[in-house]
Amino acid sequence: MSILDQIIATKRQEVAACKARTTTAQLEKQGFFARACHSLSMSLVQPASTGVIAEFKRKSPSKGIINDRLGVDVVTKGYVEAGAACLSVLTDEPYFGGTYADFDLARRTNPNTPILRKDFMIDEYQIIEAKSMGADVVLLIAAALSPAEIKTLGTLARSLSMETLLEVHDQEELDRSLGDYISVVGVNNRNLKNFSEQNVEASKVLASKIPSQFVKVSESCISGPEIITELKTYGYRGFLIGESFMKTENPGKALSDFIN
Ligand SMILES: O=P(O)(O)OC[C@@H](O)[C@@H](O)c1c[nH]c2ccccc12
Repeated sequence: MSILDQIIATKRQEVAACKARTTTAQLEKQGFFARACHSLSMSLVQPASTGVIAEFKRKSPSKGIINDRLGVDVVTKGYVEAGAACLSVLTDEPYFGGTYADFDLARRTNPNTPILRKDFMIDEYQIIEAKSMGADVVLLIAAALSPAEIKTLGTLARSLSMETLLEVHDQEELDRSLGDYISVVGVNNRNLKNFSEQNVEASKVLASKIPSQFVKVSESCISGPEIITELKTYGYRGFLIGESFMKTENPGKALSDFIN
């Protein structure tokens, strides 16, 4: 079983437990469900945008603990002050150490910045949950979903005025997953089936295959500012970065050093 298969199996159990605790009717009455969303795609195409989607990530299956010392409020505030175009906050606890409380604190600390709910979305329940948490964007991972599932989840997210970030790693995933329910296309440089890659080759290979109406985001393994400069020449407008910032004592300053 690949790591991704294990994560998805755990996620199915977790979603079943959440459904048993809170109904979607309850979710729709609570939290930020009625809140208007911020647009990731609009934020990325602003001429002055840094394009950086800055992630709060405590640990990962491939790297183990990255940073378990800093709080989500301090880190995300630092990211926004340094010019992040969007925040990404993990809500998967078993594999990435993220929590719903992290997302809530990030939302309350940064009311004016788009936030991506970073999790493995496999069920419509999680889309409704994301909206009630105050998410602006949800992640749809092609490696974990069929085309029909992407359509169902994407259409529901868009009907709730959220945007969708489709994550692909190769051309086959891209070709089978696009649709008008996708807002932004992200190329994950890391292969989620084995967490192997350490470079941004996948983004370079796929750049010209992504139809021009989609804003392009490069995800993972962005280790220095020179990589952003290079990816911009391939047409990328967004850069999803976690570890390079989180491994430092001051992630906001690390972001600032990347873009200045
Ligand atoms: O820490 P990095 O290499 O900068 O990567 C950030 C982000 O792209 C990565 O955390 C990620 C991309 N897709 C995901 C899907 C689930 C969990 C995590 C991810």
